[in-house]
Amino acid sequence: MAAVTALPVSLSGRFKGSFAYFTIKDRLPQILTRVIDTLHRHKNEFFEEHGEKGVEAEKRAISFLSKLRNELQTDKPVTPLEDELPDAALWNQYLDYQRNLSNGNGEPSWFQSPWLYVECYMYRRIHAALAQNPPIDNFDVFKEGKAQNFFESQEAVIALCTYFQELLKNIKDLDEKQLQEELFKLLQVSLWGNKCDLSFSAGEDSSQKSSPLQSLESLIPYILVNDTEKLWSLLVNAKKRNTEKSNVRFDIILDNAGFELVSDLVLADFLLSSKLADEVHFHGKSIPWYVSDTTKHDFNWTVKQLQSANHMWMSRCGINWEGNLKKGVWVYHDHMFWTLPHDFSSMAEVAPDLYADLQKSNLLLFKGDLNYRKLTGDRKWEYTVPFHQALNKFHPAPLCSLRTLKSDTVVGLKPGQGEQIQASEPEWMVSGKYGVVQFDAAL
Ligand SMILES: O=P(O)(O)OC[C@@]1(O)O[C@H](CO)[C@@H](O)[C@@H]1O
Ligand SMILES: [Mn+2]
Repeated sequence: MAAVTALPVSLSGRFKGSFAYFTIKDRLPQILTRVIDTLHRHKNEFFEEHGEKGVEAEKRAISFLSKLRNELQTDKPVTPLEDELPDAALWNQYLDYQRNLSNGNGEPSWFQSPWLYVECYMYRRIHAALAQNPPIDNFDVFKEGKAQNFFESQEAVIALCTYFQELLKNIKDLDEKQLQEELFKLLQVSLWGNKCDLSFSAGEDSSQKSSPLQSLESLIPYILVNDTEKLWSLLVNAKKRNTEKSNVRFDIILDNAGFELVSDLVLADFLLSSKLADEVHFHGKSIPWYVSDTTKHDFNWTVKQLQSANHMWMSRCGINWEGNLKKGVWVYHDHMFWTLPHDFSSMAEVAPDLYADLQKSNLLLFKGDLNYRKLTGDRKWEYTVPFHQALNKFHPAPLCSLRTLKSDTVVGLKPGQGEQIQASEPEWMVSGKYGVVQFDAAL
């Protein structure tokens, strides 16, 4: 094998006092407890729908999850998956890979292994708890929370849809400068929309309450890396080069359902309506993931909710979006790779079909913190390491991360920038208060 430049160590619960440590110690067990409570609360519903079989399945799922919580809290070795779901073999190979990495230093375990691995593994086991237990195998334990987050953000959704429909009225008359300003605004709404995730708050309310457009100006200083100008140049050039035959394709690797998803859909609509792009491809999760991540069901549900809303501009948005999906100018995809523990530098090898599909895009937009962790390998990078280097050869197409900082890794900062904020705000990397719009031009 060719010499590999050494990568920094992975974030892990073995670093006592780190954010990873507190997440594994406190937040993950809390999330498991909530999942168990949710199943308890639905007992009657399972009985009504499936009779005794439903209740038996619920009991089995709960005991599986309690065992999981116990394994986590007592730092037990990570065990191979025993289900027969299509990705089980890949997970078990990954466990072998972790065993090799630990080089005789004990079995991979909750606090000793990379945080990214064990956290993803927990969500995969939650999925197994349900998927292995028909007739409740299609139950999404996070569905209620996602719906609640959506409803609690109602006012912000109305404000955004109203703003956007007004914008559409004269979008044809906007000059380049004005289009650019509008794109920047909607990118920022989508960036700050990433504050609304539910795994960060361990399922507590995290909806968008205030108008998403009003505070943008005052939030600009909190964007630590702001490559929006580069995005603009890329889109404008792609449009200029665009011939009848080659469509400009934009991909959004989605993160959370609720307000964040609506903000992503508005951005996608803007790209088509302004003719900056001809098609938008969305990538969601194929199983419930990190509490609030978007599945196909959440995606369709959200479009339907807007469509049937009792508000003219909200429903106008929903109707247009349904139309975009029908016409095929919006395409929803899911792929099991997004819910594997691998970081993106191994996508070309583990999921070559997905990598090849992403290569067809003019621009990939990665939403959220977990995607950032997977882009950069969830490692202890120096803050000033170039983003391109941290991507570690993951360059399917030009890409951009829109992410609020909710875990202690960030790259591409100016010398001294991180240290300066650290001095006055020790929580700056995990508070969700700061964000990045970070671009990489590929190859
Ligand atoms: O990807 P998202 O939704 O922006 O954030 C996911 C997240 O809340 O989950 C992890 C905490 O357990 C952190 O990496 C991150 O803060
Ligand atoms: Mn998420």
